[in-house]
Amino acid sequence: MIQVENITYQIGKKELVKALSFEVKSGELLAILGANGAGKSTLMKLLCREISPDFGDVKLGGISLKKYTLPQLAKQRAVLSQQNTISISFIVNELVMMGRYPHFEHQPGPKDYEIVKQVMEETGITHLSARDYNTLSGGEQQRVQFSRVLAQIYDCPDACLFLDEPTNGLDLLYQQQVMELARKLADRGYCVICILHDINFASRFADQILMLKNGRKVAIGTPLEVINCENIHETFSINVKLMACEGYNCPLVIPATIQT
Ligand SMILES: Nc1ncnc2c1ncn2[C@@H]1O[C@H](COP(=O)(O)OP(=O)(O)OP(=O)(O)O)[C@@H](O)[C@H]1O
Repeated sequence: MIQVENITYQIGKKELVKALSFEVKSGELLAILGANGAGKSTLMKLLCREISPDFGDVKLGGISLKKYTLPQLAKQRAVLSQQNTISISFIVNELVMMGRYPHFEHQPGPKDYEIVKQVMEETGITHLSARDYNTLSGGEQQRVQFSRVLAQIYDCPDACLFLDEPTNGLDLLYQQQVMELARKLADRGYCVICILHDINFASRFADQILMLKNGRKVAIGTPLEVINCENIHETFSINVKLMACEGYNCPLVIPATIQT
């Protein structure tokens, strides 16, 4: 479980994240929505301790992030960030094995090899295992990075998984598969926090949605509670139409006119 207690983060006089409080329980998927520059990635960096808040605190399993050593943190949370460029050449299964580095000293053990194999099966990249990472397409690289991150916490089922735009560069089928996998991981007990640009994906897969604007909270709640024309207009400065769709428990969002 992750608890965010009144955090503020500023650079100079600019507040990138302002007075945010919320909680995500184990087994829940939180989607973070907001316009470009709203502060989503900054918030995610605060949640995984890449940076520290100027005010307030973030707790993981009831303990302040500040108290974790780096090896402890590496077993409790894994992060899929947006930039995944690698300058050195790596074979795909070596790269996925990097996710296991926090779990062994010198050489991977049988359990690490087994986890890498299972993760690659689960993410559907087994056929890429012997390929050079740098020769893969952008979408294939994204799925390999997702596998590395999943390998890191595969045997820590109450850990946190942070995904910064995990569907970036993926075709429709793989977007759906990544979101189904994120949902499955939450159902297994992980606490999953995911930055998304697609409101309909957020509604479909998240337990809670946090809508951000200029680092501040516009709304947080279940998709049914927060997905409405007013909140979307405030968050994205765009008018939308909501449409009921059979099989969906939340209306589909369709852009209408751009606010000038
Ligand atoms: N190190 C920094 N110095 C100055 N400004 C920064 C710094 N890091 C981020 N910002 C600014 O903070 C704001 C929030 O950035 P952030 O990357 O968190 O936005 P975001 O919501 O993730 O955007 P996007 O959807 O475009 O990825 C932006 O205006 C950005 O330019």
